[in-house]
Amino acid sequence: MSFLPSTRPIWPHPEEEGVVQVIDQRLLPHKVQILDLRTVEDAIEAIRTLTVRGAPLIGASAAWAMYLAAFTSPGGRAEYPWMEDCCRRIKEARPTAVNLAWAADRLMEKLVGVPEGPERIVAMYEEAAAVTDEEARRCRAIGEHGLPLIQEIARVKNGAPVNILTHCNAGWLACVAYGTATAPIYAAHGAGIPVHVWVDETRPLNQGSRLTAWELGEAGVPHTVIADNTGGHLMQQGMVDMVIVGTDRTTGTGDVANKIGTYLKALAAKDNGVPFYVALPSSTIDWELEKGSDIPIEARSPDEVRYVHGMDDEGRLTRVLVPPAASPAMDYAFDVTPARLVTGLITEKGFCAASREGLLSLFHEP
Ligand SMILES: CSC[C@@H](O)[C@@H](O)C(=O)COP(=O)(O)O
Repeated sequence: MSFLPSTRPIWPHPEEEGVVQVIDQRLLPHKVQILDLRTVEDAIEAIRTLTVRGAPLIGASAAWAMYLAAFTSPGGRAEYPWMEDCCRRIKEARPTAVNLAWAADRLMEKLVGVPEGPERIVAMYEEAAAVTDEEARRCRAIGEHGLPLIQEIARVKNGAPVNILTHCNAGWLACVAYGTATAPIYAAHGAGIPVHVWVDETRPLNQGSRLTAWELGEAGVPHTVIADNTGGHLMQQGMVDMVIVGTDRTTGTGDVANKIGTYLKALAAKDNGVPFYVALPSSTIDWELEKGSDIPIEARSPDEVRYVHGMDDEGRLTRVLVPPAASPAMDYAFDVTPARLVTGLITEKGFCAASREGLLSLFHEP
């Protein structure tokens, strides 16, 4: 995977303590802009506005937000009441990706036994760096475990490209490094297997056409951007060999919440006998939930549906209103795909069935 960018979407400022830097994903692919986060509010705002997004990166951002909480705490003491309040506010930034609470709680637990003061700031820094590095390693392992699934199809196709459909952006921008859904794709491409990716544009915020297409293009992976409703037709025509998507929360029973529209792709895949895989790090598993219908689904501003953002011919970032100004709109950000529609889960520990038994064959329930 040597062709992948060494840049990560989040990192501590190399020269200034108490500053975390992120790539502003709202402006990609038209503009690469780096933002400095200095306070917990900065970090919460970055998560809320999708400046940083994607489940594993939301978790890493929550971890760095806890470091900023400690650094900016009164007297630099990182006392419990202050840290607890910051942790609660960070966890409220977005509801669906479980990584947010997982990471914030992990850093809160790290405070136990560390004396108030500078040592707590150091502890928060080290734990945030650990969360970030671990997600990168998990994604790399997901790539290794997903590679055989692509290799098997490539063998049958005898040199013809393997057509993989993906939805939203579950690439390195969303995951610190490699991505979840894209990790097996990068691994296959790196191994010389011909792959071609159908990239769902992923309305309303176009994480597919803006971010996944940009990532794949930078890595030299052949791809084609398609309108969200095209996948079913392509599957009927035999033009999709497999679907790989990410997930923001996976129940202990294997139901998966992912970007709105994922469920429809899973239904179309089932109807056409196309394997539908979900790639995830263990930080995305919510062992406490039995049913996907219990996953909180984020509702965002209707303006995200009403306006389309892009770059005009003069290179200016702009937005245009599409529906009649008076028409109401609704913006659910995620949907749930039941485990019965999922061919299997690709995790950092290996491949398994989308079920409690499957997950327990790889992981211990915490
Ligand atoms: C990166 S793993 C899967 C998901 O986080 C991804 O597919 C997704 O739905 C991201 O949604 P977003 O609203 O952009 O945070």
